Amino acid sequence: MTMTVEQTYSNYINGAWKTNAEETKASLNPARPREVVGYYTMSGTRTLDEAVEAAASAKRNWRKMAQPARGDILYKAAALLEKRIEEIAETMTREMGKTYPEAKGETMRGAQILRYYAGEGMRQSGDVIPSTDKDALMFTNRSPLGVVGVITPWNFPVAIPVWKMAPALVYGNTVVFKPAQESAVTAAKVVECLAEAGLPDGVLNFVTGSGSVIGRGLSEHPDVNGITFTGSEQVGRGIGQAALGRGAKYQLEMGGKNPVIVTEDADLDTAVDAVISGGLKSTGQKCTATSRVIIQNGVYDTFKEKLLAKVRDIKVGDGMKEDSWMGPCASESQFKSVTSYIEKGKEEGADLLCGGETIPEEEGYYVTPAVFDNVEPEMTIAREEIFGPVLALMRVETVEEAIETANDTEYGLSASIFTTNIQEFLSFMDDIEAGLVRINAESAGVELQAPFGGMKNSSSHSREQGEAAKEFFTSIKTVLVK
Ligand SMILES: NC(=O)C1=CN([C@@H]2O[C@H](COP(=O)(O)OP(=O)(O)OC[C@H]3O[C@@H](n4cnc5c(N)ncnc54)[C@H](OP(=O)(O)O)[C@@H]3O)[C@@H](O)[C@H]2O)C=CC1
Ligand SMILES: O=C(O)CCC(=O)C(=O)O
Repeated sequence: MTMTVEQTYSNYINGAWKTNAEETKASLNPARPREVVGYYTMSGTRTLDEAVEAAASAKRNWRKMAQPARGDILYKAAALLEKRIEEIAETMTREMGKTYPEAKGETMRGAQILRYYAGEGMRQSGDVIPSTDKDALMFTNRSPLGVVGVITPWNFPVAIPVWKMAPALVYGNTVVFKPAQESAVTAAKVVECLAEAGLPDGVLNFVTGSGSVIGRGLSEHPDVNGITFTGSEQVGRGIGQAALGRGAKYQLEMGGKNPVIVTEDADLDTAVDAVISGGLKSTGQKCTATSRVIIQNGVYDTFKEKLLAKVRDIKVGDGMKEDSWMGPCASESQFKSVTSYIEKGKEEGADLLCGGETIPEEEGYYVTPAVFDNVEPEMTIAREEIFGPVLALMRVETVEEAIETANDTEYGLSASIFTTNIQEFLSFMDDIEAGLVRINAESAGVELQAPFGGMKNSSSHSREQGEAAKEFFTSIKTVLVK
């Protein structure tokens, strides 16, 4: 039984769902590409202007509201999201393909993120700092940025928008949210929960449409004071430049080419399970997904055999089916991109040990998990973010060489090592160029209360989530009273 009713979503502006005067587009199920999940609006810049204007008009009153009162609204939104967990998770699975248990887990995580930031409403917002003047009191306080533009991808359609919007809102900003087209219907349901929780008119505005019109328009809009983005590096750079050019604050979370090192001191069974989970859950479509597996020579063949035995058993299918472990790629363009990387891997001389099989596109954008052997550092599949179920195995002699190979990338989001040797763990922690450093744990999966972000080209050197969110979504005022 499906709970997702095929509905048309318009934009949510100034506290109302607009009647649709603009063209709509169907959001399709990647498991059955002819099946429509719902419709969303292809908005134009006039609609965007209306949304930004609503957010700008609402920002003073929202900023003036007591922070705990803003937090209370987020608590209500968490309860509403949780109440609709099954329906929203099903929409997510049908819209972008991840399995239903993963979609449910993500929706639950959305509720937990909302509660975490709701709690922020009651936490301190500044510090008292000793002044050199004995008669003065000096302290910091925080102000919201104003209007924040939120531009999100399709791979975490609930968690990413929520981990950007919840802190933006609780710290007193108003929001214009532009979701990815591939997950616009799921995003609309998240907005419904926030709206129903009682946000005043104009505090949250939702505008769907293409990235090149609405996303770009948001990043260039003179009345948008901050932009937070997750997605591809190329788009992120453009957004960063547009924001910098007009003096707006920005934060970018972009790609990864995340390595996992397996040393001769590793527990191989644990490492195999972590590589499978980190590399192939969500069909490898996570910026933290394991992409390169760098293995010390002494355990290379044993690790490879153990990995292959389990990868060959993975059941690929419609994410709504109970026995599917991995769903399809999220869209036709992801499917085409992943399959072309697999072809490139073969052309450049890597050995495809298993997977990479497809079925006719009209029957679903399925690709079975692919494992490549003998991958060399200069090959395309060792360098570019694939964002699909593809693992590249690379052989090294020493742990030093493993760390050097792991760092041989323009990205630096997440990196893991599997070892029981404390010296290896210490060298890895010190020398690895990554924002998320994981020891005996998979590369993917982030905790909502911890800072998240990468080094090098993975991020704009900022962090989001946890305490770090406050740094982005507020400005510090240093106050001296005498
Ligand atoms: N770091 C991550 O978590 C993610 C990384 N990626 C990487 O990006 C690749 C392509 O995925 P894709 O979905 O196209 O990612 P994009 O970076 O194109 O999309 C992310 C968001 O940005 C919007 N956008 C697109 N163009 C612009 C623009 N010019 N200005 C402002 N916003 C814009 C998109 O809108 P629209 O709805 O039109 O797409 C979407 O909302 C993936 O294969 C993967 O490698 C993708 C998603 C997440
Ligand atoms: O690994 C995770 O849970 C989050 C990954 C992520 O943020 C992303 O893929 O965009």
